[in-house]
Amino acid sequence: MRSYDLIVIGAGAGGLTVAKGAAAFGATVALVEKKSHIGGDCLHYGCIPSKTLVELAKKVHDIHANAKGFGLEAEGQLNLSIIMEHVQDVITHFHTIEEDSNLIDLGIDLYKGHASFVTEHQIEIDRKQRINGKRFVIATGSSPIIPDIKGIENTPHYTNETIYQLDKVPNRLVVIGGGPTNLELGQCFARFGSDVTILDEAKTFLAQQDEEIALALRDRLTEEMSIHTNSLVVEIEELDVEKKVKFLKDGNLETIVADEVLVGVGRQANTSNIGLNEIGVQLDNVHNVLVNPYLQTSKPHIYAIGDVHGKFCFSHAAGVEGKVVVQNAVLGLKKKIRYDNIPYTFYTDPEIFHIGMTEKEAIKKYGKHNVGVLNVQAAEIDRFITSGDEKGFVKVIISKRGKILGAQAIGKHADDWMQALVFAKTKKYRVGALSTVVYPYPSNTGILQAVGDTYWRQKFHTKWSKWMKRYTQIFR
Ligand SMILES: Cc1cc2nc3c(=O)[nH]c(=O)nc-3n(C[C@H](O)[C@H](O)[C@H](O)COP(=O)(O)OP(=O)(O)OC[C@H]3O[C@@H](n4cnc5c(N)ncnc54)[C@H](O)[C@@H]3O)c2cc1C
Ligand SMILES: NC(=O)c1ccc[n+]([C@@H]2O[C@H](COP(=O)([O-])OP(=O)(O)OC[C@H]3O[C@@H](n4cnc5c(N)ncnc54)[C@H](O)[C@@H]3O)[C@@H](O)[C@H]2O)c1
Repeated sequence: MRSYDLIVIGAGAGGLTVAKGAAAFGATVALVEKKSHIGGDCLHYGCIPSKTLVELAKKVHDIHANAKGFGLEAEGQLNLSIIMEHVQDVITHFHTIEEDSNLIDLGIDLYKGHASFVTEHQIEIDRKQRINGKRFVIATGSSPIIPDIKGIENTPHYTNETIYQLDKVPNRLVVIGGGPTNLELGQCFARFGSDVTILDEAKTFLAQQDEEIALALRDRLTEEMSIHTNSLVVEIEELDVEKKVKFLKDGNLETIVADEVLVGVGRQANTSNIGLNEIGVQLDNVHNVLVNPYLQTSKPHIYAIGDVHGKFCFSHAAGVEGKVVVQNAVLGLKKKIRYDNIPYTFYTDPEIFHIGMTEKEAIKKYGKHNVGVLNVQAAEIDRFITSGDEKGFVKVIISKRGKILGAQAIGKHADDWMQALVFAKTKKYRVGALSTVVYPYPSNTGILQAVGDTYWRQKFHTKWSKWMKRYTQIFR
């Protein structure tokens, strides 16, 4: 029976990073993937297809939104099959880069089949083959939750995994769940021509986000689709080809008719049927793997990364966690994972960007008097005006001494123009440093220069104004 220094279960964003990193340091590595393809959710049902669809939907939207203004006519029926073929082409493109043979070339033994633990140091693949490992990484990801709604099992519906099978734009699309998955996908279909209604049971729209950002996004998205919060779907029923969706809105029963239904109410960690209970790896009350800051499970030689522990469900977070685990499990270091410098973006149009603490979280932790907020509107920045994207803003949350505690932004391509702040925060530069670098003119990133300038201006006008005046007078 083969024995390895490290056995990685799941060849997605997290698992691939660990396997490659560990092999590069000379460890003997087995990577086990149950699907015929490697790449995980991000490549097949998550980031890649959804961001491709987002970009295609933007193009369609821009044609419709702008044609008339230039005296042009945009006519014809959108062919969804062409769009979906393009999405598949992009997935295939990444497949050719991330081939099985590349892993084998790196010295990784790739096993295809469902892995489950037999003992603390042994796994079984498809109940046929067994391999032993000194250490393990569980990187099995997550799956869409199918909510317990009356009639759902008998009513055809789509999830983020199956939506790409649609070949016709539905006239009416009801979307259950108003998280990032469905906001991105829902907006795409609105742009392809569907009448989209989003139903979310939560009272607050995107409750984890900064209130002003969430409100601004909701206002913008409402221009393209209907969004109902506090709306609990209680029944779905198929009548001929239509679907009747019944929901309780503010306590009243309402009904909406749809041609298609998209469900996206959150993620369930892939922790069942892999023998975790049997070997004593502890899960929390929603079946996520419990990990410590070193990403060790309750069995210290077994690590878990990515969606399977549910702490920070993003591809790049799974990647960073993978690097931490390589250092701990392969090099024997004691590295802790930190999430406060990991940004993320929801790729709606406009995008929203997030890093670190929100204003509310910072005030809760440090008290109102110890927290400052620097606000800059996109409308103050020349480039946003020239491109007609001035409806956006940035909020940077700082300590009294200018330490960057967090930042949130809304605006077109926020993901790109906020990167200088990610660097500054990660490298522990204070917010004033943002105005000490030169940005090309006119760039959207200039908004961060304005953040830095605002900080200094406030300092000169309040705290230091008396001293500055005196200095300037003496110097004259
Ligand atoms: C619609 C959508 C859009 C998203 N967009 C973004 C985005 O834009 N940016 C971003 O950063 N994140 C995005 N995410 C989140 C991102 O996809 C996940 O956080 C990321 O894929 C998690 O990586 P992972 O390695 O934990 O799991 P995965 O990438 O899902 O990999 C898990 C792998 O384990 C395999 N596996 C499971 N069980 C077993 C077993 N028993 N034996 C062997 N193999 C097994 C699976 O087949 C899979 O290949 C999105 C998610 C969704 C749903
Ligand atoms: N751009 C990105 O990086 C991106 C995009 C999509 C997803 N993701 C990742 O995937 C994770 C999951 O996102 P998601 O949107 O699938 O889930 P989510 O948990 O973020 O949102 C689910 C939403 O569904 C609602 N809901 C739950 N049960 C419901 C019910 N029965 N009826 C109506 N509404 C219900 C919840 O109130 C919530 O608003 C995210 O947290 C993020 O980490 C990232």
